[in-house]
Amino acid sequence: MQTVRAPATSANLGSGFDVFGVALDRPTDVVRVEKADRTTIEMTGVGSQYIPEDPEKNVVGAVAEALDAPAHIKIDKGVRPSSGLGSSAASSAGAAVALNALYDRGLSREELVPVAAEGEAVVSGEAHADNVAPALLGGFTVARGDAVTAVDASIPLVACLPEIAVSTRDARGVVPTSASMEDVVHTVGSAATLAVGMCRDDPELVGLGMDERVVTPARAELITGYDAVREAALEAGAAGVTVSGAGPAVIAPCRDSNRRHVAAAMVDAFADAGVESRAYQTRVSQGATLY
Ligand SMILES: Nc1ncnc2c1ncn2[C@@H]1O[C@H](COP(=O)(O)OP(=O)(O)O)[C@@H](O)[C@H]1O
Ligand SMILES: N[C@@H](CCOP(=O)(O)O)C(=O)O
Repeated sequence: MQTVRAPATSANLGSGFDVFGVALDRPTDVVRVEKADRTTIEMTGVGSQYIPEDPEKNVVGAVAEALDAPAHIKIDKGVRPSSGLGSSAASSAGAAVALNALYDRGLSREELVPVAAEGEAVVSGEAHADNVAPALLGGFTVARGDAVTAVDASIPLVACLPEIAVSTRDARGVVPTSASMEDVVHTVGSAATLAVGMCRDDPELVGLGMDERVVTPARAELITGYDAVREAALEAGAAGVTVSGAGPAVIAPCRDSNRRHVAAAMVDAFADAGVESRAYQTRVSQGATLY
């Protein structure tokens, strides 16, 4: 048997749509695998009642198939599905690491990225790697085509998850198909600023570099109370605010000393908009870990 704790992740970070991602130290999924003649799946935990156990429909079924590693797979969900916190990626990455160890496949974390991305294709229709890369490698990751780059980082942030479900597939449907040159230049400037901020462990630069004018405003429309939550987080000392992944979670990097205050402000602003939410006081952290 092998057991892996796999982290939530936040993709895009505003300016890095489909490219940037970070691993978070909470929440996490726990994935346990045992060898079997055919793959079976057992789900428990947050939102598990909404996740199919059929290996054709659960992301870990595709991962087991890609590794030719049939197993009984038990997943205890800590990352709520359709959260914008890489719920499906946490399971995919956790299963990839666990099955690679169980069957002694000897693949590196980098080699497991396309394997875990097969799981993402099951739910979003595309094998995008911006969540599975940080879930496997930890820190801040840049997924560009087949190439993935990672740097360690330790930025404090708040991830506030409202009681709204936004499926990644639906949120991909609202992404504009074109952008002006002015917006492209702005996005490149933000993305570069954010990357420098990650390398320097500087939350102010990371927050500044999240600013983006094409995808984020379209996605924010799907999140009741987003503008008020953004304002409240900035007033409470956040260095920046953006939609986490495809939403509905909203993330805000900040100094350690401000994190509690920012978390309370975001939850209160969602409540004022009539939406219950939960704030995770978290930080950029390591990837999936074998027990
Ligand atoms: N092991 C799994 N963990 C989470 N979601 C899964 C899993 N397998 C299949 N799914 C499906 O994936 C969808 C959630 O994925 P996604 O929309 O990408 O959420 P998130 O934004 O949290 O990553 C749900 O429809 C869920 O039923
Ligand atoms: N780049 C993807 C990321 C989706 O992340 P998730 O956590 O919402 O699954 C997108 O923005 O569609």
